[in-house]
Amino acid sequence: MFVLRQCLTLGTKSSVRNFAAATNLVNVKINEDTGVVIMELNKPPVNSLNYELLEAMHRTLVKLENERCSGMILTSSSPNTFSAGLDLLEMYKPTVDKARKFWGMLQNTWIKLYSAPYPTVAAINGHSPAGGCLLAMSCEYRIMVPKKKIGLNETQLGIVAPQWFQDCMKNIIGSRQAEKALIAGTLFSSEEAAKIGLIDELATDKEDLMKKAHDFMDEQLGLPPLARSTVKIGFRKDTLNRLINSREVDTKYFIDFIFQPKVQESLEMYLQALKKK
Ligand SMILES: CCCCCCCCCC/C=C/CC(=O)SCCNC(=O)CCNC(=O)[C@H](O)C(C)(C)COP(=O)(O)OP(=O)(O)OC[C@H]1O[C@@H](n2cnc3c(N)ncnc32)[C@H](O)[C@@H]1OP(=O)(O)O
Repeated sequence: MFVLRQCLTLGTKSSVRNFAAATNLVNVKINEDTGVVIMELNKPPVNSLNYELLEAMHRTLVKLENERCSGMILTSSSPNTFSAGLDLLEMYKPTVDKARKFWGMLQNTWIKLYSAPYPTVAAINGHSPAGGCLLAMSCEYRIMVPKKKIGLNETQLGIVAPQWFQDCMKNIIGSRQAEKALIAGTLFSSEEAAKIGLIDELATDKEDLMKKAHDFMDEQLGLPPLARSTVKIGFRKDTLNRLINSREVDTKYFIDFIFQPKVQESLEMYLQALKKK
């Protein structure tokens, strides 16, 4: 039976209340029989990743690991968008302190998600540009509904996908395809993404998406968990360590980059264009 809880707890009823009071940016459903969790991003309209949403995700991921959840399906409550990527307002005219805090939380969240010992599936129920694509790529398996867009489109916006975003893509579709996609800032249709292996499976609709995500999870739950997670971390450790060992440098790149007047101009124009749509 599924029990809906906001911002996860596997603990007592009173701690459920505490977490629910803290945020409703992330809905968490736990299958109490299997220990599989559905984490649903819930920041309308497009799940743009601001500090608060990242913090809610990070807190949930820490809890999942501590409570030894058996698997996690990441999806969103939005009808059209998985995640619109980083919240552009976090990068538009912030203070240095705010930008630093934001970037640190993005790094924390990515490290937790990418290194999660339990199986992770992205059930991509809508568009997934830039940071949204990063979230999906950080899961082990990706299933997507038809006719939506996914990719690292940063170049198109006059910004640059950080090295660890690029590494994630390279690890999935290979160096040549990733280089082409990153230089061009390609947003792939779901169907194109399936062809190049950026996503693993296409679903017909949200119901089929969740069914396929559970099927994948069932397969993974049949494997010895320690062997499974050891192989996973073996594959991911170089990519993880590359960021872990250079977090400060990475943050400095981010800060130096976004405070350039030209970058701020591009962000302003892009934000205006989005509003005018
Ligand atoms: C050595 C060099 C080192 C470099 C160092 C690093 C440099 C910096 C790295 C920065 C990395 C950034 C990664 C990112 O994730 S950037 C974000 C990129 N995201 C996008 O391009 C997506 C933009 N959004 C869309 O394309 C569409 O919104 C959508 C997701 C396709 C959904 O379309 P839909 O029609 O349903 O919705 P609307 O477009 O009408 O949007 C609804 C409202 O939401 C606002 N919105 C949308 N996206 C964002 C966003 N990412 N941030 C903030 N706000 C967003 C939009 O303006 C609408 O607002 P309104 O209702 O007030 O009009």
